[in-house]
Amino acid sequence: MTASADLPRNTGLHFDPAVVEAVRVNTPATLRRAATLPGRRSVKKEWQAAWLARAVSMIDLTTLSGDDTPGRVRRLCAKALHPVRADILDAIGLPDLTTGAVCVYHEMVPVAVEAVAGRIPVAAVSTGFPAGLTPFDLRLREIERSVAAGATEIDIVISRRHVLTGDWAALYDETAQMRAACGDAHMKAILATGELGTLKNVMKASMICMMAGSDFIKTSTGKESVNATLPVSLTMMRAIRAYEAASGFKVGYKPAGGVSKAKDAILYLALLKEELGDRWLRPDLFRFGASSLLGDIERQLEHFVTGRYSVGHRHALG
Ligand SMILES: O=C[C@H](O)COP(=O)(O)O
Repeated sequence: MTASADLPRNTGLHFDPAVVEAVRVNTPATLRRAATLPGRRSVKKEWQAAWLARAVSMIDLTTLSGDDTPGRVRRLCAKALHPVRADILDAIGLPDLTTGAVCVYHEMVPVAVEAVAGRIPVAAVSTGFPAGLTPFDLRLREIERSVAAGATEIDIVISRRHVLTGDWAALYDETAQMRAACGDAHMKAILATGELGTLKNVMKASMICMMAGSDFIKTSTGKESVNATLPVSLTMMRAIRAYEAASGFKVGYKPAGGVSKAKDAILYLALLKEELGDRWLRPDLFRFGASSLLGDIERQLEHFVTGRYSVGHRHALG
């Protein structure tokens, strides 16, 4: 994920409480629209494998467990570099397909960096993941240590209490300091949306994190009881659109946690295309944070090349 001519890095905006005050979310309409998403229109058959391959290229293949070992991380990295059987990749004409990145705890960064050998980025969850309740100075040091160890993407967690108490200035300051600690590494701000109470809070927190310079906004750690959902995704994508209108910067989106089926991946991509447009359908502006999605996509691609494909979605993408 590097800044390019058509994608200048988000440098943020000054804190402006008026932006937060102006946030409006029509929750019933958002829920209604999300509910209509599964089951409209058809993906054209000739496009299905291409869309699943696209989804693979945008996965942050993740292991975030207390019992992670170097061996497990090496296997994860091997899978990220060869995500689908070679004969299937040859059949769909994408022999060099990889996932977007691997995502690991700080302690596993050196192992992952060595294993991927520069072919794909290593993302680290830093800042006291998943609760983000370690001392603030240690959270900043953790970011610096992860970057020094070779992570080029840092997934930070926000302090949920700043959202729940409406302390938007504190959320802005905290996020801006984390962004500064990232240096050249790109920062994904995890909102832990399942703990923020309302879609309005999700929208406000999204705006603040983008104003503070986040390169991506991400739904969840995967450890909350509710992780990525379509209504939350709709809300965060609309925040990204509003932020682009205000600042000119395109910010990336990462749904994470519980996205494990190929048909769900298709739904997210359909929503992304409709809400933000084709430019977001690339790894520099979209990622799935997922540990098991790749397995289902691989099965569907296998069925596709053997003529037994049936992912069960009905969205038009191509
Ligand atoms: O950010 C990634 C998530 O922790 C992965 O969650 P998952 O194991 O439910 O796919």
